[in-house]
Amino acid sequence: MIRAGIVGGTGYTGVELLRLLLPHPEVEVQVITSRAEEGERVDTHFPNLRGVCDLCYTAPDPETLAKLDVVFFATPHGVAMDSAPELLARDVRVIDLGADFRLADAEAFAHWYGMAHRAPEALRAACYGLPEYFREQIAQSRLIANPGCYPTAVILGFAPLLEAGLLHQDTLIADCKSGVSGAGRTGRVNLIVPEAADSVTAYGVSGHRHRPEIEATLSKLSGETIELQFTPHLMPMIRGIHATLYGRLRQPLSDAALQTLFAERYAQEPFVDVLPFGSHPATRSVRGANVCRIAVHQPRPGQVVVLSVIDNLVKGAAGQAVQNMNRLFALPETLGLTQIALLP
Ligand SMILES: NC(=O)C1=CN([C@@H]2O[C@H](COP(=O)(O)OP(=O)(O)OC[C@H]3O[C@@H](n4cnc5c(N)ncnc54)[C@H](OP(=O)(O)O)[C@@H]3O)[C@@H](O)[C@H]2O)C=CC1
Ligand SMILES: CC(=O)N[C@@H](CCC(=O)OP(=O)(O)O)C(=O)O
Repeated sequence: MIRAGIVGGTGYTGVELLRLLLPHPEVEVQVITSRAEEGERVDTHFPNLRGVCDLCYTAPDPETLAKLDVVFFATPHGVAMDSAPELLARDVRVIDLGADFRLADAEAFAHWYGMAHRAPEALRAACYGLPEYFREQIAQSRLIANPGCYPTAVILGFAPLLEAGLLHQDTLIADCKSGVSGAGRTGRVNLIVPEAADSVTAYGVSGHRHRPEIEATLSKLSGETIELQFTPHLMPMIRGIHATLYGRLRQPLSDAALQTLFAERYAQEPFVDVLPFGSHPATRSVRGANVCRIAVHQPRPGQVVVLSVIDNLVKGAAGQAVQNMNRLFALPETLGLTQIALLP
């Protein structure tokens, strides 16, 4: 059995990790941390886990974590970078759900996250954990930078077109909507029901920290410098990300050829579902499931619109982290991840 630990076990992604890892046939969760809830039973805080989880929260302790096979960091940025080097040195694999290892460039990290990177060597050794594009590298790595939720939806939607060099790279727009669980469990006024319900707001229009992550990954995949306008919106829903992606074709392409491009690129991918051409995927269709559903449109010749939906807590965070763990330990990638989305 893989001995697993979760640092940051009172946040939404930490609890989502528990939901996925407790029934996983090859994993035993041995440690779950919270500084605020040290000593408390997990299931008194999260009653959905009653009867399946008898763990208590402990304070993060390097010695205890070093005895595990894998540690997931479901913590704010700036936490994993302080522990990862020692854990790696002691042969523990690390999967960071936060942003510490996503931007390969330490200066870019400092610019977007407002702090110096304190583990630049580990940063260089990290692998961006988007299995659909970096599957082989993930298997060889010991430190995984789990992608951001918006980047997962945007990259999976744009990449087939950009890998094939089909889009003018200066015409790209990602218009995205997220449920409020994307902002975590720490209370903020804009997230309380009277503020967030029955209202939609854009934010980060002039620069959101996910933009450099998306641009760097798409540039790597396309071999060109990709710049895009990324506009996130906060939606009055709990889970889900909906990305509407716009680009202009460099050369005429039929609807059928566009559909074939996506269908063939993802034909072998268990967690990417390409819908019939012109479909309209709903976030509801992926709620609770580790899946990205994608649909392609060409409203007028040369204008491509891709719709991409994920559950931010599953394919956008905990599910993708478990998919990465399966790769790290040479397990079937789908193990423990076959949940069907909740409807309604
Ligand atoms: N919510 C989402 O949809 C997504 C989130 N992410 C990322 O995943 C990470 C976790 O997100 P989320 O679950 O929403 O976060 P939350 O804010 O809901 O939870 C954060 C957790 O981290 C713990 N924590 C905070 N500071 C420290 C510290 N210095 N040392 C140890 N533990 C600490 C907290 O427990 P305590 O303070 O008690 O120790 C808490 O359990 C973040 O980096 C987030 O950006 C990524 C993709 C999607
Ligand atoms: C709705 C909302 O606020 N979403 C968050 C992004 C999700 C997140 O947790 O950021 P990481 O994936 O980088 O860790 C935001 O825009 O900052």
